[in-house]
Amino acid sequence: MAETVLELDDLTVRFHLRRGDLTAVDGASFSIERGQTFGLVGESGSGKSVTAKAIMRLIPAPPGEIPRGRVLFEGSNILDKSDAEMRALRGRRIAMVFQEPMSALNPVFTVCDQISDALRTNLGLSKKEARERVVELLSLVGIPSPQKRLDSYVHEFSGGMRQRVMLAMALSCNPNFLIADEPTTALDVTIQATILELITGMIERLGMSLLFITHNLGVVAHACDRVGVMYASHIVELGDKREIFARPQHPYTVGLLNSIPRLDGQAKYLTPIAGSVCNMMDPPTGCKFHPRCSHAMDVCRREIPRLKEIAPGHLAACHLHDRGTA
Ligand SMILES: Nc1ncnc2c1ncn2[C@@H]1O[C@H](COP(=O)(O)OP(=O)(O)OP(=O)(O)O)[C@@H](O)[C@H]1O
Ligand code: NI
Repeated sequence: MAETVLELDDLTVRFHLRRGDLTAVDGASFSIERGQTFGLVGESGSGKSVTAKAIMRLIPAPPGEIPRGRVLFEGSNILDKSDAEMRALRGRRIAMVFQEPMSALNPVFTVCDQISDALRTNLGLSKKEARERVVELLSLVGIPSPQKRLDSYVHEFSGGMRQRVMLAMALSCNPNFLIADEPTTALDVTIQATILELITGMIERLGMSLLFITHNLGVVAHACDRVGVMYASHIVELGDKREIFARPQHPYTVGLLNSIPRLDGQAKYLTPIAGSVCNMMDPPTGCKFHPRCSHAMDVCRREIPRLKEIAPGHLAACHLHDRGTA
């Protein structure tokens, strides 16, 4: 039987702001098996990064609060752990590649210093051993002539190379779970593809699990086993990648699929989803997607649809399925 590495159960994250309360993640539940790549997809502001930060226990409180839910990592709830237990887990068991490499890399340290710092504290390596391990890691992530780049500063690297440095740092202490939060948005498409291939290749070789966060469903097409689609703080669809692509069940997923730019060079019209993401400070009643949905019914304005199983392992939160109208 597959072994569950991470299980989110009704995870809810709220921010108490001066302007009012904002629920960034509302009742998210999904799980990731060992060796699996899970793609979390959704437009900007849907709650993807907040989900990732909650897993890493990096939600600032205040203003953040986790009023409900559990984050089970290898069977124990991360939300119950002490700060010391979390420090031992972060980096060593779970690591994260952040959306913005420059926010996680320190400009005043050389690449070798940044990466060896973690190696020396977490794994107790000597300065010399750490340096050797950094060379290994840099070559693992495909940085050419790592010996020569070791004493460079981060600003001397291009965007794509910075991502590789981030990845080397994330992998330095052999975590078995990696979260990659849109490691690709700021980069051009070819670099995106290469980095993603690099990550997934490594995941497979090292037997790790991956939570990959992106707003491009097309990126997920190549890399992920399972996909979760997030819209305005809710997981609206969940299923195996093939199912999601072949038989999308939520109108939002259908919209995302229609707006994927084609990479095969064929001229195709892209159909962006009409309207824009709701204001999270004042979200619509009922299904958060109803103002943009061409199938919206009365019930969609009144009731929040629950995730329910439509086919084995394939879940969607849409009232069309309650009425047997889909
Ligand atoms: N520290 C914070 N304080 C207040 N609000 C926050 C904080 N972090 C996130 N939010 C809010 O939570 C919501 C979800 O944000 P999140 O960063 O998870 O979106 P996302 O899906 O990752 O989007 P993107 O694709 O742009 O990265 C947004 O409305 C955001 O403004
Ligand atoms: Ni984000």
